[in-house]
Amino acid sequence: MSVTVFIDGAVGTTGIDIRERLSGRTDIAVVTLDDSRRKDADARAEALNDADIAILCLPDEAAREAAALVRSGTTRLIDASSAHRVADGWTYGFPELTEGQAARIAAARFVSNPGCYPTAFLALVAPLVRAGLIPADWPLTYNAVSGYSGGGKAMIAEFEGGGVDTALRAYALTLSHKHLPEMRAHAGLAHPPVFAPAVARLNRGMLGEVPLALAQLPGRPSLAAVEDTLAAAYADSALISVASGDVAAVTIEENSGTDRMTLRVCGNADSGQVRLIATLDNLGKGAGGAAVQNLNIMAGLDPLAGLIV
Ligand SMILES: NC(=O)C1=CN([C@@H]2O[C@H](COP(=O)(O)OP(=O)(O)OC[C@H]3O[C@@H](n4cnc5c(N)ncnc54)[C@H](OP(=O)(O)O)[C@@H]3O)[C@@H](O)[C@H]2O)C=CC1
Ligand SMILES: CC(=O)N[C@@H](CCC(=O)OP(=O)(O)O)C(=O)O
Repeated sequence: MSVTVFIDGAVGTTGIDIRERLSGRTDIAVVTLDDSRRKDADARAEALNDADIAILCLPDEAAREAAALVRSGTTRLIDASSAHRVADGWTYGFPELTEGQAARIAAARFVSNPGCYPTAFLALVAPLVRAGLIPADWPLTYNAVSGYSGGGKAMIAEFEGGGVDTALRAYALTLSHKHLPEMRAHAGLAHPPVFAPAVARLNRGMLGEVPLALAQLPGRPSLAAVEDTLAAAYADSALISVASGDVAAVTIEENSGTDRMTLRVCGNADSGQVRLIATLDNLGKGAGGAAVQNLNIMAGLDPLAGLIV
């Protein structure tokens, strides 16, 4: 018997991506609403309540609205928006983040998909905080560059419509980006990082980095200790890997078009300065790939079904 999955927001960037990923799967029956009904609250309520699992690919406000429309005691939700990432009653959909998280996702009714930027930050930082290498109150900086599809339909139209004459645009300059609460909470930090995002003139791809002065950290951990801690944290993961940091360069396109994320500890063992670097696709492990991974886990299917490993 197949699992009925309603995609709310199926013609947006993430919705289209997830629909394409699920097309052709015989274990999943996808439901979407046609153009005349896709924003109709009654039609959405019916589809939401009839579904085994609904994936919300909507702006935050519409995602909150969708969650409130669920009256059935059985419909389960995966929310791709940032509406519920630190909300009570919701499970954070990052199966590799801590031991037991995949089992918690499997048992959950309401799962919040991580943000694309937090996915890279948390993968790099959470295991180091957990291991005591970074104190919870350490002031961290997170620099990241995203492809413009990260801004959804509107930003794609902006960059592809000829109206943008720049290669790289720094933004979120008031330092109040909506991803700060989830980065702080799920990394186990006392304070959010100083987050410096930028959007580049490429469709999909992401490179996030956390610079760290190891020699100034309380236990003065070595570069090798940091790398070993990350490698141990993701030893069992098919999607997240730790590659050698002994490379001349890392590119933003490294994992574009895949659901992989690659972590590296680059730096200077003598000076104790490192750059923790993660690459992923903002629409892969950063959105649609992560949603399908969570869907597989919640439905008790092969966790990697349909993913680009
Ligand atoms: N793009 C990315 O890389 C990532 C996106 N996300 C999150 O996923 C969510 C979707 O993002 P994205 O796909 O990029 O955004 P888009 O703007 O591309 O798509 C959003 C879709 O939601 C539709 N919509 C808006 N309001 C309603 C409503 N009330 N009822 C039904 N449909 C509605 C829009 O309709 P219309 O077409 O008419 O505008 C649009 O099709 C967002 O919360 C985003 O933050 C998360 C991680 C990464
Ligand atoms: C380039 C760009 O604008 N990116 C978006 C984040 C995309 C994303 O991750 O969406 P969620 O907020 O649902 O996580 C931004 O910075 O707001």
